[in-house]
Amino acid sequence: MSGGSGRGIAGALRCRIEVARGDFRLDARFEVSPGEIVAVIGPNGAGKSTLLGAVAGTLPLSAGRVELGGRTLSRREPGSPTTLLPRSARRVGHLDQRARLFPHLDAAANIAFGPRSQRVPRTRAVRVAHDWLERVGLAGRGSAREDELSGGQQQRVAIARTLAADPGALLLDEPFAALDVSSAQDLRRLVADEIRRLGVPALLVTHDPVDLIALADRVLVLEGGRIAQSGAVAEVLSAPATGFAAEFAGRVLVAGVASTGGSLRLEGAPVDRIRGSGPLPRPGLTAVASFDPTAVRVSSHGRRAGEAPMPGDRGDSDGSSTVWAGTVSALSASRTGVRLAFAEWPEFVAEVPVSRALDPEIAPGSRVRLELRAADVTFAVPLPPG
Ligand SMILES: Nc1ncnc2c1ncn2[C@@H]1O[C@H](COP(=O)(O)OP(=O)(O)OP(=O)(O)O)[C@@H](O)[C@H]1O
Repeated sequence: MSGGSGRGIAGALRCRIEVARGDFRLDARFEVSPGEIVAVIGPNGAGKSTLLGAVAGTLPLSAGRVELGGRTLSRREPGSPTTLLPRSARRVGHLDQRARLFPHLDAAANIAFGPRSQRVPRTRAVRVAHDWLERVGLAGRGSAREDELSGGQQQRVAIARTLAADPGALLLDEPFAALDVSSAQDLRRLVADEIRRLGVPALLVTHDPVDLIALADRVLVLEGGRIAQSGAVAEVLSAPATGFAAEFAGRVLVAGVASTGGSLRLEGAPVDRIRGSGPLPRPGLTAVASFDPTAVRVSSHGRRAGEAPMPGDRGDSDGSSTVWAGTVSALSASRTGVRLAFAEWPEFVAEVPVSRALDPEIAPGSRVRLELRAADVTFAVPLPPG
């Protein structure tokens, strides 16, 4: 039995989705298990809202199928009748940034709305609403209306209202983005606990790394309407395969070609190859390496640009690290320190603490020794397009 009106229909969400919107094409296949939270991240315009709309059934499929617990919610395939179950039968719950409570109803009536529209008798629906109020930390506030509740409290009611309607799947579209840090933290825990307790599959669109870390089991990286990378959260954040995923994870990404001996061959860089760990494809195939820019060891080279070369200038890569020389071209502020850019390698960035950036030895124009340990570099293989 679920925690809503008691007609739980938990099962896996299986999607094969093609949607055309003007020139834009979304083409994605994925599955979400009962009780699993899968985050969807991607740059603006990547198709995240389109994906949610297609799963919810509010945007028509050009082709494909959305299946929940073995029931087909929508389908459009050659040779098969086009299917779109009515909204009430799809049972897909939705939460976004704004609570959007019914202003003319109090909190309890907002929560009872779903069970009531599923013909649950009034006394039972009221009991369900009060159980949910207690579960979301609002016991005794059932008669409060929207304008008597804080933003965090309204979102608690919205969570209760969505879950009390006994959804078979949940779509979460940045539901914590408008909340203060402490309310967001509480509500993340509440939502995660309820999703796992009820065993509903959930898709979470977010731009916030904390949502991934605190909530999600897996992540899909959506770019240009396609899934560019997918995997466990820790795996994608520690070995991102695309520039967007790397930026999201706070890592620097460099592209190259797989080489022998656990290294990536680079073009247009002051080092021939970079050492690292993780999966590499067959030698000769495209792969990427990423690293935390604070892991780069920046030390004084002791000489100005243009002076005679020394070992390391050309780039040495032994089994445990890659060492080369670079000319600092610019300093810029980051959230946690100061980023250094280099004249010889525009893709590459190192980061040092603010106090370290005061050192004249790393001022723009300085020649510095750079070292990156193989243990701090992870490889990944981007999914081929199409
Ligand atoms: N109403 C529309 N009509 C036609 N094309 C649209 C419409 N809405 C969005 N698109 C196109 O669909 C693509 C995907 O948009 P979508 O809103 O799904 O992206 P998103 O990843 O959710 O972006 P954001 O992070 O900015 O919300 C966009 O490139 C846009 O050009």
